[in-house]
Amino acid sequence: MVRWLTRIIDNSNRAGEGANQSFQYNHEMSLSWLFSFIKPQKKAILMVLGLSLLVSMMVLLQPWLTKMLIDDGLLAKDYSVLLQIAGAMVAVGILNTVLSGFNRYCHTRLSGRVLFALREDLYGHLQKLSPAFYSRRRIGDLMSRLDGDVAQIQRFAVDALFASVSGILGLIGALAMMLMLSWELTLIVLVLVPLEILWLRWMRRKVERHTRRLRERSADLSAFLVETLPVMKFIQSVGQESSEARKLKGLGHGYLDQLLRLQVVEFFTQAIPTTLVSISRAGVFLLGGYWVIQGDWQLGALIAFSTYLGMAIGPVQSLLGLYVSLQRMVVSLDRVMELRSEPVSVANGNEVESMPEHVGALRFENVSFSHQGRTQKILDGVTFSLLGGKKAAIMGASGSGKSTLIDLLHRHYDPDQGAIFYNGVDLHDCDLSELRRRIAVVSQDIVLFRGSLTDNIRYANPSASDEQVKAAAIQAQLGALIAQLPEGLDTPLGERGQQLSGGQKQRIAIARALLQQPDILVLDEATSAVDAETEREIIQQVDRLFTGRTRILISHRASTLQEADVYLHLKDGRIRVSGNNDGLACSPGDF
Ligand SMILES: Nc1ncnc2c1ncn2[C@@H]1O[C@H](COP(=O)(O)OP(=O)(O)OP(=O)(O)O)[C@@H](O)[C@H]1O
Repeated sequence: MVRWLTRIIDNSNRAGEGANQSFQYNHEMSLSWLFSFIKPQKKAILMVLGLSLLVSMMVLLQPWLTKMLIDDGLLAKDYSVLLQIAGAMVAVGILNTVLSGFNRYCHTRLSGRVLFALREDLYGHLQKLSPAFYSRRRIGDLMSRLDGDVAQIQRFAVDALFASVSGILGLIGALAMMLMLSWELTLIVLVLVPLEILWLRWMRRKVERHTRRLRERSADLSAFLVETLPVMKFIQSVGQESSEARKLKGLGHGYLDQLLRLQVVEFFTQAIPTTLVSISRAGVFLLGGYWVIQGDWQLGALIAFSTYLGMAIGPVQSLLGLYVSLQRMVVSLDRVMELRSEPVSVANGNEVESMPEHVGALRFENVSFSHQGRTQKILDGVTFSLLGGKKAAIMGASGSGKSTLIDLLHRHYDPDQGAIFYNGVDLHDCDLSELRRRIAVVSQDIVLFRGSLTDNIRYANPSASDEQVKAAAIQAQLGALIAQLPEGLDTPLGERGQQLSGGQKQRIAIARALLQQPDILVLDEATSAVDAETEREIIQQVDRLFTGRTRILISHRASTLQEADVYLHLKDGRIRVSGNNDGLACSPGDF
């Protein structure tokens, strides 16, 4: 199946060479990835296929019953036959309705399972990608791929599978019935199929090109909304509402324009086959009607034949239409595979669990790093050691690389050169989630989610009890805020905590880190938004609670950095170490 589809796609892409295609992936690999989500659903698929077969048989029975009703009941003037056939029609109708309803339910459940499995896999991959990836990509575009493109693939993978199976079943059944009624008329219909295939082969490249552009326009729209809605306050403050409204209007026009173009292309793609069908239907009525007038054929047979013709045309058209939707799916599959193939730059290790807790010793050994797309080295041969349980202050001008150093420690990036050791173990060998549990970072960008204050504090340690959450909140100086909130710790914070002050958000982040009970606590400008008095109290609390554990403070305020054991001065990618020598270790052997 995968090979067969790959051949169809690759043939069509060869025909489409020269088209503006941004990404081309190995389609066999992409389809194998896709089918890995369908394979586990084998039982459900067989069930739906079985039900589709039964429904198709019920549908095929109806015209035959009509033929018998006309020829053996009405025209033969036999009322008892009429009654029996009418009863059979009702029974077949009811059975058909029940089976169709059950089939639709099973189909929706199967479709949903495949859709969510695809999306979860892609989301799981995105969870492993570094901040460098997210700084390059538009969130709206990622959303459009996770949402629209994944749904498009699922629609093809599941719906097309059933459409083709039930189409083939319906077609075979209808053709068999037509052949039984008149092979000459059946031939008239069959002549048209190759013509329709030729037409669709010619149109598919256009469909693919326009679909790709429409998906891109849709991503532009999502990106615009995702970027502007969260910063509406700023847009209002600088009076740019009308300019943003104009941008939205432009994007809307661009989308509609492309949608209409695709509609026109799809209209012509479908219109020619539809016209050919009308011609064949007229031919059948002219010839079949002539036979009925001559007395060579029965009226019921002509009516049944034309009904079966309608039934055969439907599947032919939907099978040919599938060819077009395959092109749409390929566009989405390429867009999704582009994300799925994004390399995970930080590989997982597994050693950290065997190390003793609460040591928190660090060593940077000749570490150099530059951000992707930047030529300048942010860190250039940085070497220093920090004994566990000490308090270090990192100082340096804005942009000197302080946060980057912490990102390397948290393995959001890996050094271009050199190595970082945690308790004597190279970070490459550490289990990532365990490493990040043991090193808590409270950064300048505070992340708050919808949910209560408790939910937010508990985020990094979901198993913490209510008492532990409360204690962490009090230690982070949140007592006054809790007293103000109508439901205390259970008060919902709203979208991204917009109703809170900068200092309150920082204290929630500190409470979250305290609850995590890390070996190393990093406060990266974490108290910049609180007043000097509160900051002093928070730092004192942290020093008290984390006595014996490593603390790293980054701040532009001298008062925050007072009483550190070690001072690390970052300048021009180099580090200068000063301070109390007790905090320094000379080599990994000293840990
Ligand atoms: N994802 C990124 N891609 C490219 N460059 C980056 C990225 N993140 C940071 N930089 C650059 O790296 C340099 C160091 O940034 P970093 O945030 O580490 O500085 P910092 O010392 O923490 O600054 P501040 O005190 O202002 O917070 C800056 O020049 C910044 O522009």
